[in-house]
Amino acid sequence: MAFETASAAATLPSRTAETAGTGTPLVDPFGRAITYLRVSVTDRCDLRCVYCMSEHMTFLPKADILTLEELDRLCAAFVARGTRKLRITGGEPLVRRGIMTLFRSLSRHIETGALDELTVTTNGSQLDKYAGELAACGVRRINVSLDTLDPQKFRDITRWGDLGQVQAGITAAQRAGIAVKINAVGLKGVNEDELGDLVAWAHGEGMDLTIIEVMPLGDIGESRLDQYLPLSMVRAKLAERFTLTESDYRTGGPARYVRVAETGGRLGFITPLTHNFCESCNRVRLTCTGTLFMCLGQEDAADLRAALRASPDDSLLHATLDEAIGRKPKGHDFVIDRRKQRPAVGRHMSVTGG
Ligand SMILES: Nc1nc2c(ncn2[C@@H]2O[C@H](COP(=O)(O)OP(=O)(O)OP(=O)(O)O)[C@@H](O)[C@H]2O)c(=O)[nH]1
Ligand SMILES: C[S@@+](CC[C@H](N)C(=O)[O-])C[C@H]1O[C@@H](n2cnc3c(N)ncnc32)[C@H](O)[C@@H]1O
Ligand code: SF4
Ligand code: SF4
Repeated sequence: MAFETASAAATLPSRTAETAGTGTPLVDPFGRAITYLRVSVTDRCDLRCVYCMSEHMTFLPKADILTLEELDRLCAAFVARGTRKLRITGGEPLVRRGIMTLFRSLSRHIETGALDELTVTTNGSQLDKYAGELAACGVRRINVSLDTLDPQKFRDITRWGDLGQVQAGITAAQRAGIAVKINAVGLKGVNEDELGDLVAWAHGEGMDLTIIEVMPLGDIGESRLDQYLPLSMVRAKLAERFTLTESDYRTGGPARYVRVAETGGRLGFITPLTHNFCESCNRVRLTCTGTLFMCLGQEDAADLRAALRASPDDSLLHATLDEAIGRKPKGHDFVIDRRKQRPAVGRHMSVTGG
């Protein structure tokens, strides 16, 4: 496997290797087992969705980005501690150079049965190119973000995206035998009248659909209140068109699903604001610089890059991980309020990959 070479160290964490718990499951102070790792392999993206980024984004310095080999080693350390689900995200993960080398390497954890799921969340722009390779790496199910079926609206939301390209990517993934779930952010006055049509379309194409409440991460140059659509309202409106019945389908992610009688398909709601799901949290997030965020909605983080680069041995890394998981907070403090000028969390969604 041809990986790039790792480079040098940074400040070391304070704990010593004696506390390292290789093989021990990661359990947070609230008794939640951490079995789901989301890895943002780049904060860069070929789109600029209005709810995610500002048009003129400053990205992380390239010099700070972990090599693919380092990301692979970090993922392996999590797998050794009980991670069963690994999601590659970004920015746009499929624009990172050499990304298939990482997928090919990670697929060993699927082959050995150490991982239940290796998956990706993508905007779909590169999927027609990579669908076959992803399938060959054991990726069985992916999430594609798509908020509208109107090409002009799609361009407006993403600032310059090509809807046809994403649809071609979805088709390529399905042909490769990968199940696709569509993620749509509910946006006030933008796609709120189209969500019923998105349900009908996704289910007609054999895909699940999840609708997401906009979250206040990062300064995007406009008020979140102008975008925010409570999903309780969306659900009530969809219930006028469809018969929705509760479903106990779960993926290990935060969506709660209903079955749509008219289409036979599944519809998920991700409602961090109107119906917080933190109590059952099972996940942490690793960025492309090796920073571990214990919660999407909080700033506290641990520097795994320093521990990684300190030694080829992983004991300091595991000690740092134990310490970090020991600080995992109970939940987020998201508020969407016009009086709040600054978002509760300064980093953009693209840093942690949602
Ligand atoms: N607040 C909050 N939002 C989350 C969390 N995990 C995922 N999301 C949001 O849910 C949306 C969809 O996430 P995905 O990348 O599709 O991942 P997932 O929901 O775990 O996917 P599935 O495996 O299909 O359930 C994104 O906008 C994420 O930001 C979480 O732990 N907390
Ligand atoms: C940050 S993107 C990264 C992966 C990839 N670029 C994509 O768009 O699927 C992951 C998910 O976060 C969602 N997202 C981005 N910003 C958001 C926000 N402020 N609130 C809620 N969801 C958001 C996107 O719609 C997408 O489904
Ligand atoms: S949501 Fe995904 S595709 Fe859109 S700007 Fe953010 S990272 Fe890029
Ligand atoms: S907001 Fe934080 S605690 Fe709540 S589900 Fe997401 S990551 Fe877990």
